[in-house]
Amino acid sequence: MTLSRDLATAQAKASTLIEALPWLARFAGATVVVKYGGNAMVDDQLRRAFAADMVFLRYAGLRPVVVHGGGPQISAMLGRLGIASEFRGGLRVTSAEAMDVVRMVLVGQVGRELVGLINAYGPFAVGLSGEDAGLFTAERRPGYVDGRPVDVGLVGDVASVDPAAVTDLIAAGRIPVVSTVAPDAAGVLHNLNADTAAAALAVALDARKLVVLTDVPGLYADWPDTGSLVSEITADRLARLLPELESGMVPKMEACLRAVRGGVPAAHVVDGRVAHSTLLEVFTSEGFGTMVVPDPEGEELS
Ligand SMILES: Nc1ncnc2c1ncn2[C@@H]1O[C@H](COP(=O)(O)OP(=O)(O)O)[C@@H](O)[C@H]1O
Ligand SMILES: CC(=O)N[C@@H](CCC(=O)OP(=O)(O)O)C(=O)O
Repeated sequence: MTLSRDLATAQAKASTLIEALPWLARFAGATVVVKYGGNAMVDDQLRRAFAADMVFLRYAGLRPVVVHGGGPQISAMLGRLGIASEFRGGLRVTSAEAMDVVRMVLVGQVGRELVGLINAYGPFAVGLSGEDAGLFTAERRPGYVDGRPVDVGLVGDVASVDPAAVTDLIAAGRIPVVSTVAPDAAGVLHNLNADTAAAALAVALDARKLVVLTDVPGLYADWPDTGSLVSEITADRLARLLPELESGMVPKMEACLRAVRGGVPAAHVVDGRVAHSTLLEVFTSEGFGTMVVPDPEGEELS
């Protein structure tokens, strides 16, 4: 009795492993950019599971690149320091004083912690920011509220990407962990939305996938109606939906659109509150979260 139950358990484990086989074959050697949102980092267990997933991808022969956020962590630090902070059109209004805190929290705190969690498995992760080796240059961008541009201070869009520092690390078998602050052409540091930066990097790296981890199961066409979860959407349809979206979903879905229009075969928004969500997305056949794909005449679907 015990023996057959053990056997059944062993066979279930084997079939879980074997289910991953076609995906392992398909993604061997593929660069996957994973954007880890600050809202999906709230729990210690989840952060550890995320780090394990990145190392798993690496051992499975993929090339994971982490781009992390940290919005809630920045807000908490600004609050502790008594610096006012607000969002407009999904972007943080960033004064020079707030910019110091954004850099300190993203580069010095959130990035360092992720590097440490990944390196618990071996010497894989190396942290860098948009300032390192000209990875990103920024250009000032406005926020959009009700279709009208509003000043959000030292907030940047990605003006250019030089991915050499990242490709060097990948070639050395490392896992780059990217914090999204970057200088403009004059050297003035800007705050990049992490979704925006992840998309630009995915395009520059010719990545096979962009996976965006957040704190909802995916994109809701009619937020907050939970019956309106979108499992797959084409770039054109998403472009038409964008003006109706609000808050954090705007930069996130703009980023997915930018990635697929820039040649990335698929961009996924998945629930980072589910442990091992990246592995589930990459290695199983179940639809997980929202997948943005090119328009039908576009490139091959992932
Ligand atoms: N249409 C929508 N579908 C899903 N989430 C939405 C939508 N509109 C607004 N949201 C909000 O966007 C949030 C995710 O964005 P954000 O808070 O910036 O997350 P992250 O830190 O992961 O980047 C969700 O928690 C949800 O409250
Ligand atoms: C311009 C802008 O809004 N920058 C973001 C950067 C961090 C980020 O994007 O973090 P999440 O992915 O956790 O939202 C901010 O200051 O919060």
